[in-house]
Order: sequence, then C-alpha cells, then structure tokens
Amino acid sequence: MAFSRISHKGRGEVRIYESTHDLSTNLAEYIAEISEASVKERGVFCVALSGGSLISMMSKLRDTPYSRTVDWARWHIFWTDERLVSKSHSDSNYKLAKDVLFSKIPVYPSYIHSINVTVSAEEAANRYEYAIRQLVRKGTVGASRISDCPKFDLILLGMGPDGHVASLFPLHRALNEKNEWVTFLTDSPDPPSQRITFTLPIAKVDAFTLPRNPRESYGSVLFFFGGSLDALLTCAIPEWLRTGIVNLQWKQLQLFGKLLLSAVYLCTFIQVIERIHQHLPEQRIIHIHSDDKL
Ligand SMILES: O=C1O[C@H](COP(=O)(O)O)[C@@H](O)[C@H](O)[C@H]1O
Repeated sequence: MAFSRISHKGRGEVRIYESTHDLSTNLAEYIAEISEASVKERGVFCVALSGGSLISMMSKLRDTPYSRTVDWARWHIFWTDERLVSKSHSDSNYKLAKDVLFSKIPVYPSYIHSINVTVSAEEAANRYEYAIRQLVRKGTVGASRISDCPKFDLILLGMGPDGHVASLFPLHRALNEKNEWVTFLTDSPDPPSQRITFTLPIAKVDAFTLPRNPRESYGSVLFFFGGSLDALLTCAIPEWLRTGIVNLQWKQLQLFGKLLLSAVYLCTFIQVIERIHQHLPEQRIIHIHSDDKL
C-alpha cells in the first residue's frame, strides 16, 4: 500500500495515501489494532467519531476479517459532534454512522452513546458532558493523567473544507472554551446552525496535514484555521464598506487585510498548537483530510 509519512518530532505523523481506497484499508486495520489493544488493556474500547466523509472511510470494518475478529461487544461509541436535527434526518451524524456501520456490526445498542437532540443545544451539550463524566467516574472512559479531561481510546475526526474539525469552526468563539468538555453553537457557519461539539481541550489534534495547494491554504498556518482568506476577509468587512470603496482601493485594502489577518492567524495558530502540544502524548486522535477538498 503506497503512502508517505511525515513525522513531527515524536508527536505523531502524517500519512499521505495515494487513494481513498488505500487510506480506508489502512484506517480499518489501524482501528482494529487499537480496539484489540484497548480491550486487552482495559476491557473496553471507547471511540469518538465525527460525521462526514470519515464514516464511509470506515466502512471496510463491516467486511472480513474485521466483521469476525473485532470484539464489537466491547465497543463504546461516542460522537465528537452532532447537528441538532432529528435522528432520522439526513444531516444527523448519528444516522450516518448507524446506517453505514452500526446497523451492520454487532455493537451493543446501549453502548452507543448518541447525543440527545430533542432538547435545546445548550441542554444537549450539558447532558452529553454529564453522561461522559459518569462514564469517566465508572472507569469506562479513561481519565487524563495531566488534565481534567476524558481520555478516549481513539478519536477520529474528519476535516471540513474550511478547516473545521468536529463542529469547531475557524475563528468561532467555541474554540475559546477551556472548561467545558462539550459545548454548543447556535450560529454554525455551516448549516444546520445548531450543533453540539467536543471542545478543543478534548478534540486535540495530533496529526498535521499540510495542504498541497498553497494558493488555497496559504501554507501550513491554516491547518486548523483553514480555508480561504478571501472568503474570511469578505465576511470580516461589511458590505456597505466594500461597496463604498472604488475597485483600486478595494484591492489595496484586500492586500492590507490579508497581511493583517495572516498575522492574527499566525499568532492564534501558534497559541492553539502550543496548547494542543501540552497534551499530545496522552490520546490518539486521527485526522482524516482528503485532498479533493483542496
Ligand atoms: O459538519 C461536519 O463536517 C466535518 C467534516 O466533514 P467532511 O465530510 O468534510 O469530512 C465532520 O467531521 C463533522 O463531524 C460534521 O459535523
């Protein structure tokens, strides 16, 4: 299987695959290995999943040998984020994972820890955090040795085209949440607007993908605060101001704005990465970032 590795000074590595097929084959193998090791060590395997393209990349787990060899009855499944829609809605991360995976493999229904979407987003976040706290207390979910955080055996995160992971969006205030494990959004930049998400202290990042198209990504700085600066700049400057300025001035303003935003992003990025690195060796988190987004 062809893939190249980039190591990050003992802080995990990036694997770049030549095809989605190779990536999903290797991902299934990796998940099965971590599951086996966790069950051996702790008697259970606690995995947190995002929604999106990640789920189809996990679909090889339904096939042999995994359908027979994985100890499915020991799996506890969590969601890194959820959209506040009914569980039968096509936007539901729960529905996606259930349709593609969990209706096809013998996991215990009571070990599927989905997010309650019948209450307000705030209430749903509080209840989910409470449920996780109870499981940490019982020892089902591991506890961090260095922070007041749960330690899942594995967290699998996709990444949206704008660089969002779980429902943590670039520059959104949910990124500043330091105390809660789970928070909520009522103004998600991507619909649906109401979402529940793991916060940055839990959804730490240990793989760094360097986007291959520098024009779109503005280099590695935008790994987490990803996306197009043009789009962000357009959001940041009100319409009345943009239309009130002649084209030439607008070009200069764009350049100035880009420089300013780049500086702000760089500072914020460094801070976030420093914070993430404080916790890195503790928890396995895999980022899936497919190139066709770039
Ligand atoms: O909105 C979401 O998007 C991200 C990324 O999805 P992808 O299809 O672009 O990989 C997903 O990880 C997250 O769970 C979901 O709520």
